[in-house]
Amino acid sequence: MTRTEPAGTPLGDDFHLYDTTLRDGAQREGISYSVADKLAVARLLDELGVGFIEGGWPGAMPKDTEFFARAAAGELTLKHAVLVAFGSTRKAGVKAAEDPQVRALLDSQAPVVTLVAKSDVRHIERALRVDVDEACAMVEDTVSFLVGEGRRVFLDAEHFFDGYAYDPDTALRVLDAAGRGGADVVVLCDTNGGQLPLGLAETVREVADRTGLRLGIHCQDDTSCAVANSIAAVQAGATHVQCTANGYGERAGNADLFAVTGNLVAKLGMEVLPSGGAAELTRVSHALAEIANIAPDTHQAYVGSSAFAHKAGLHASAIKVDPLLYNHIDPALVGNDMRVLVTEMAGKASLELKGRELGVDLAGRPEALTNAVRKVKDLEAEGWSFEAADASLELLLRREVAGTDGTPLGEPPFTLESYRVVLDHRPDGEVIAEATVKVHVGGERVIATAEGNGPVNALDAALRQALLPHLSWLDSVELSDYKVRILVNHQGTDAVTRVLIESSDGEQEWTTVGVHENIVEASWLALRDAIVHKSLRAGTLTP
Ligand SMILES: CC(=O)SCCNC(=O)CCNC(=O)[C@H](O)C(C)(C)COP(=O)(O)OP(=O)(O)OC[C@H]1O[C@@H](n2cnc3c(N)ncnc32)[C@H](O)[C@@H]1OP(=O)(O)O
Ligand SMILES: CC(=O)C(=O)O
Repeated sequence: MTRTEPAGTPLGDDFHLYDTTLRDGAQREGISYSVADKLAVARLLDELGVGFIEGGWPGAMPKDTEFFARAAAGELTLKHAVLVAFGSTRKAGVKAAEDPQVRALLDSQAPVVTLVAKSDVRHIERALRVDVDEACAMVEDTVSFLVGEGRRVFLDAEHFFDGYAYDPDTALRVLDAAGRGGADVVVLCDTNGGQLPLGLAETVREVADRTGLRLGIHCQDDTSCAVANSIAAVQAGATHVQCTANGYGERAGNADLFAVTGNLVAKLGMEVLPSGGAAELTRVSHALAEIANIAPDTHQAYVGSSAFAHKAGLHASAIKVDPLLYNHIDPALVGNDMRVLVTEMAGKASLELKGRELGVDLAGRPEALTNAVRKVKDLEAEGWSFEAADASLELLLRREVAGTDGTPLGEPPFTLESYRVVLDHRPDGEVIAEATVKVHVGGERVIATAEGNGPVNALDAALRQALLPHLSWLDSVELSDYKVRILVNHQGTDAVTRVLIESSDGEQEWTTVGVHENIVEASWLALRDAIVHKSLRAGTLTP
């Protein structure tokens, strides 16, 4: 840990953006960070510019103890954030200085300690099995001991809102004990996540008036209100907000750091990140999802890839005039991008905007636009889907432009005469597919045969064999993903198959679609578009 500010002081101490991804986030079912993961998460959060990083509970589990040891040994150099160790107050009837859990917090060498304490009388009496006097003494003793050892201490008042509603005096006594012990912030926790914003804000205001203590907020997401509750608490006077990356956390999760930060920055105008930090929100969110090994939520507010994706034609028509008419902020503010999706819901404006994105100029070409809209709607009704197949859509748009105003699209560098695929179930049980293609390329008729582990693989191999001597760039192209969806009884017809093929040449990726009753033909259509699209990029379409 190397920082220039005094221990325990983040850049700008009047508001705390406090991250608990490595502690509460790790309590999410399915997450298991290694120590190396934890160090990587902390580095990313620090790059983003959060004020505090709660690294875990030293002494409770070996990985967390090792994380703090390695951080202290120099493996974690924090530019913005202060590292926090989390743990509970001393046990009943034990001196704080002699409680091994408390000693582990000191040993972690973290400059800040967040202590969890029960503030609901029912928990104090039934779970801790002590009276309120002893519960308060556990808090005050532990806080004052750690403060005496030079630590900055925050107190997480567990179950505060439920406890305050049931027995406000006890809940407030616990906070006062923390204040007397020297805690800098008392954090009101909605541990069961059952609060709603108006009531929660009212309580925060009341507690601020009654205690005069600096308040923080920690919200679980069991009512899907954790972000709203956190923002309401800040508006009611909390100056310390605890969140986790992408809302990871116990049960339904916690307040999402990225949505909370987006709201604080974009809606409340609060500079809670260093300059340029907000524009890193999307990148950091996705990088942290990668480390957690959880697919990013495409619909996540602010940072999801669909957060600024517009499908409805009416939206696109207004966006064409001014993107802010249908976006609540400029997506660039949080490092995200706006996208227009083209589907059966598209109108002319959607296609014109999408064309702009794909480099196909449809402005001033009303006939091409009208035809393209009709074609997209007709094809989507047959089961095609262009939403995720930009490369096929680009070819469709280019063909329409070529068809209506004579702008040459160019012909693909090959034409198919025929293909044949057979499956061979061999005596040893192995199933081999064999494909033969007959194509015309470079002025020649070429026949090629190849085997594969399935019909599409064999077809792809045979096609490559036929085309490679003429189209050397094909060598770099590989089929990186293949998705099949059977659309049963689509529009009252028999089942049709939709195939999406993602291709890559090491530099770019593009996706194409094919639809047919027959899976091999659907695959062929997507495969053909993939190669034609690459031909377009490689400049090998013949005029
Ligand atoms: C709301 C939250 O999410 S807080 C964070 C919770 N996180 C975790 O629990 C993850 C890490 N936890 C652990 O590794 C273990 O539970 C440990 C090491 C902390 C404790 O393990 P054990 O000693 O085996 O106790 P166990 O987990 O069974 O029970 C917790 C004990 O702490 C006591 N306790 C609970 N909260 C507090 C508190 N705020 N202050 C003091 N003691 C507490 C309980 O009364 C219970 O005591 P008991 O053993 O005398 O009955
Ligand atoms: C401290 C904590 O994680 C909670 O009360 O939910």
